[in-house]
Amino acid sequence: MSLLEVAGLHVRAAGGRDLVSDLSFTVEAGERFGLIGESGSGKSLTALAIMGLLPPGMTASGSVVFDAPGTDRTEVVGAPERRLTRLRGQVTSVVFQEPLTALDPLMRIGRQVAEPLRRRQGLRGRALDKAVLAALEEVRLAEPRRIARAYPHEISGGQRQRVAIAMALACRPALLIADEPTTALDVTVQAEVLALLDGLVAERSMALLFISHDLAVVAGLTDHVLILKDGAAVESGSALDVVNDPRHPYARELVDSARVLDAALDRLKGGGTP
Ligand SMILES: Nc1ncnc2c1ncn2[C@@H]1O[C@H](COP(=O)(O)OP(=O)(O)OP(=O)(O)O)[C@@H](O)[C@H]1O
Repeated sequence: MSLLEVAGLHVRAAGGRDLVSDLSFTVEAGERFGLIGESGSGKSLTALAIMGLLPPGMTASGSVVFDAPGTDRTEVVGAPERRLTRLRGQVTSVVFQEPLTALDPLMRIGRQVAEPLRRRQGLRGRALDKAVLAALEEVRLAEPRRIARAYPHEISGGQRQRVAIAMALACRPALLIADEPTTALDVTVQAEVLALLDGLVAERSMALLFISHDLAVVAGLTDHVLILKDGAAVESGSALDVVNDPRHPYARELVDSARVLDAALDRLKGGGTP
């Protein structure tokens, strides 16, 4: 059984329009899967449907099944909220584009990181304080004590995204969903956060569903990719095959524009690799 099996997923808007159409893919335990598409192609709605978090009025049909070791097999589509709450965090966690959406502006970082550890691992007191510092160290935040005492606006965007990653990892999910996790960050910080995610996923043998409009980033980080256009899959395969031999005209377009950009960046840097 796959860790995540999406089969014939449709997401419909309140008026009945299909925003995601007949999408099917699987993510195996420990696999890195990339979802690529331009703005509005349905990437975020797919991630939200997988978590059972679609906005009010939108409906999902088809099937989204999680089958993680040590938990019951769960069909997300149509599941009661109670069942989904258990799934989130334990089986799957999500990191969004803008870390501020995951953080409460009025609460110190330490208390926010403590929350999932308290709730899901039952930690209290000094054990909880230690776990908070360990979680911040794990995402390579220097000065974890200072960060724990800070409010979200007192740290940088890159640091906030590291905090959001620490919170998503707190319950050791079998699958991490990262939805454009670096798009809002400066280019150099982007590279650091990507390297961090790459390392954390490898260390924990966690599966990763990485969502981005940037083919080069996705191909560098994942084994298998799926290209979405207007809510439907146009191409899917190993990252290497899709980059080397794209079949669908839209996939070819994406690969060509990534190449042009890459060549331009190389020229700017005098041929050095990033
Ligand atoms: N709450 C909503 N109500 C109605 N339509 C929506 C809503 N959210 C998204 N959509 C529409 O659904 C389609 C897919 O949106 P989605 O956010 O999944 O795209 P995306 O690929 O993640 O794009 P981006 O990279 O810009 O976030 C778009 O046409 C969008 O306008």
